[in-house]
Amino acid sequence: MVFYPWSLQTKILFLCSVNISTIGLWHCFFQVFNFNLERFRCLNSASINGFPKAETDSLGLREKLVKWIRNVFPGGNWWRLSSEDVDVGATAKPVTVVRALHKMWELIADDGFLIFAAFTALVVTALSEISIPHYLTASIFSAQSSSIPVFHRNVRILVVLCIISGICSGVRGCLFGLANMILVKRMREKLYSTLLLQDISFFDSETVGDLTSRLGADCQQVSRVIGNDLNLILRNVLQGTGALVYLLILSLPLGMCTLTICCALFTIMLLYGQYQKKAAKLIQEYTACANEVAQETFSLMRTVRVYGTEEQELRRYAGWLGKLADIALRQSAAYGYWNFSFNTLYHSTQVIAVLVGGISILAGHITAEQLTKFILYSEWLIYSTWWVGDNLSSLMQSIGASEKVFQLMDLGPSRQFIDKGAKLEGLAGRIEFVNASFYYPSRVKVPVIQRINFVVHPGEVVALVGLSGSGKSTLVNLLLRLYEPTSGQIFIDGYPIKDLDIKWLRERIGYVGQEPRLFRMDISSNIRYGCSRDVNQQDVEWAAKGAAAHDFISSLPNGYHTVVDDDLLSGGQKQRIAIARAILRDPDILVLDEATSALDAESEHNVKGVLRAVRREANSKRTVIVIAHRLSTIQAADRIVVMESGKVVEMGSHKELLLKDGLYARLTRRQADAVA
Ligand SMILES: Nc1ncnc2c1ncn2[C@@H]1O[C@H](COP(=O)(O)OP(=O)(O)OP(=O)(O)O)[C@@H](O)[C@H]1O
Repeated sequence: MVFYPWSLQTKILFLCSVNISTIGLWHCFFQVFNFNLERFRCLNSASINGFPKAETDSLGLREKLVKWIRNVFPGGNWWRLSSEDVDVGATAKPVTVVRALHKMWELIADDGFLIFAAFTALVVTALSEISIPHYLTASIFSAQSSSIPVFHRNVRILVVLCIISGICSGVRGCLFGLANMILVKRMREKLYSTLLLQDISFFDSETVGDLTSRLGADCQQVSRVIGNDLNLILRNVLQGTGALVYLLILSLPLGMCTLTICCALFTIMLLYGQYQKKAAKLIQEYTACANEVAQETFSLMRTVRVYGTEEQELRRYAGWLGKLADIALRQSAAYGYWNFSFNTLYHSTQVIAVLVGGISILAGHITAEQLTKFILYSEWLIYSTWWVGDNLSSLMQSIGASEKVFQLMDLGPSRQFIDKGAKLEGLAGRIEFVNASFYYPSRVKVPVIQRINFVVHPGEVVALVGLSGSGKSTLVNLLLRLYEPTSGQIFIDGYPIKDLDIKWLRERIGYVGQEPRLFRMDISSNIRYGCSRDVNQQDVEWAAKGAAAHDFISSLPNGYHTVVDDDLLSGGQKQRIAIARAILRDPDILVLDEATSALDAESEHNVKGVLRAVRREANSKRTVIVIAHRLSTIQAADRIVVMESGKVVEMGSHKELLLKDGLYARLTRRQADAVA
C-alpha cells in the first residue's frame, strides 16, 4: 500500500476539527469553573464539593489545582448526585424503560390505531429522507457527466421524495402530538383516581405539594416519551441504520471506520443517559419539595404575615432552588462533555473519510461521486447517532421522572372500596365499641385508643369529653371508618362495621369536623355536597335555617349563589354551613366534633334546639355523638363518656358524674373558675 504524506488541506481539516471539538470542553469547563468560583465566594461553609475547607487551605496551589481538575473530570467527586435530603424511593421497584413503555402502552392501547398510523408515517418519512442524499448526489454527478435523461429522472424522484417526506413528517408530528395529549390526560386521570381511593393513612404520610407535583410536572415530563423521545429515536434509528447499510455497501473499510466511531459515541451516550436519569429523579424530588414549601407558605400566609417570617420562608424555598440549581449545573456540564465527545468524534469521521477516501480515489478504488455520497451518508449516520443519544438521554430523564408516578399508579385501592359489604334495610343507630384499640400507622409505638367498651343506643345523645389529645376525635375517626381498629371491633346495629357497605354506611352518617373547610363553589352547592337524596333549594334553605346560617347567607350580595372558599367566611359561618350540610343529609347517626366551638352562645343555643327538635320527630330519631370542650354545651346529653389517655375513665349523666367527683367534675369546676 502506498503511503501518502498528509497534505496541507488534510492538516488544516484535522486542526479545524480538533479546535471545534474543544469548544464543547471549554464551554463545560467554563461553567464548572464559574460554579465553583461562585461557591467559594458565596458559601463560607466548612466543606465545598467534597473538599473540607481546612484541608484545602493546607494544600499548595498546584495540589489544589490537580485535585480540582480530578474532581471536575467525569467520575470525580463533583459529579456525585447526593440524594440524602430527599426520599427517592430507593426501596421501591425501579422503573425500567421497557416497564415504563409497557405502562404507557396500557394507558394508550385504546387508541392503538393512532400510534400505528403515526409509526407508519414515521417509517415512510425516514425512508424517503434517507434516500434524498443518494438522488441528490446522483443528480449532480449526472448533470456533470451530461447524461440528461438520467438527470431528469433523478430530479423527478428527488421532488417526489421531498413531497412525501414533507407530508408524512407533518402527519407524524400531528399524530404523535395527539397521542401525547391522550397519554397525559389518561395518566393524570389514572393517577388522580388511584390517589382518591387510598387509605386516609396514606395522606398522613404524603404531602399535598408532593402529590400535586406528581400530577402536574411529572406527568407532563413523562408524556414527552411518546410525543418527542420515542418518535425521534425511532426516526433516527431507522435513518441511521439505512445510512450504515448504504455506507457498508459503498465501502467496507470506510463504513467500518464510521461504525467504530458511532459505537464509541453510543457508549458515551448510554453513560450520559444513565447520569441524566439519576439527575432527573433528583430534580423531580427537589421540585416537589420546593412546591411543598410554596404551597405550605401560601396556605398559611396569614400566619407568615403576622409573625413576619417572609424572609425565613424565602430562605426555605431558596434552599431547595439552590439544590435544583446544583443538579441542573451538573446536567449542563455533562451536556458539555457530551457535546465535546460528539464534536470530536463527528469531525474525526470527516477527517477519516477525507483521508481514507482521498487515498482510495488516488488508488482508483472509488470514484469522487462515491466519496461524496459516503461523506453525506456518514454525516447522516453520525447525526442520527447524536439525535438518538440526545433523545435517549431525554427518554432516560422522562423515565426517571416516571418512577414515582408509576409507583403511585400501581397502588391498589383501599380495601374499603374493594370489599362488597352488606346494605341493611334501615339503620336504627346502635353503636357498640368492643375492646377497640388503635394506634396510628405513623406512630405504631403510641397506643391512642385502648380497649374501649361502651354502647350508644338508638336515638341517644352521647357526649365525649376529656383533655386535649385523649383520643376523642380518633374514636370518631374509627366510627367513620377513616381508620380501622388495630384490635377489637365496632358494631353498628349488631353488624361488624367492616362487614357493612362503606358507601351505604357513609350516606347514613352526618359529620361536622373541628375545622370544617369549604369547597370553592357557591354556598348552596356546599350545603348539598355529598347529599345522596334529591333535594331542592327549599330543602337547602330549611337546613340552613336549622343551622342558624340562613340570615347571614341571605345578607350576602348573591345569597346562596355566593361563591366561597375557606378564607371568605368566619370560622363560625363555616361551621354553620357544615352543620347545614349534615342536617340536609338527614342522617341516622350524627357526629359533631367540636362542631359549635366557633359559634356564639345564641347561635349555639339555636343549633342545639334544632338538633334536639329533629331528634324528637318520631320518624327521624337519630343517634348523636358530640365532642365538645365547652362542657356547658353537653350537659343535656343523655350520657357523657369521659376519656383520658385513650381510655374511658367515667361514664354517666351530667349529674351522676358531678356526684362521682372524678375527672369530669374537676374539668367542670376548672371551666367554671375560668369563666368567673
Ligand atoms: N394522623 C395522625 N397521625 C398520628 N398521630 C395522630 C394523628 N392524629 C392524631 N394523632 C395523635 O393521637 C392522639 C389523640 O388525638 P385526638 O385528635 O384523637 O385527640 P382529641 O382528644 O380529639 O384532642 P382534641 O380535643 O385536642 O381534639 C394525639 O396524641 C395526637 O397527637
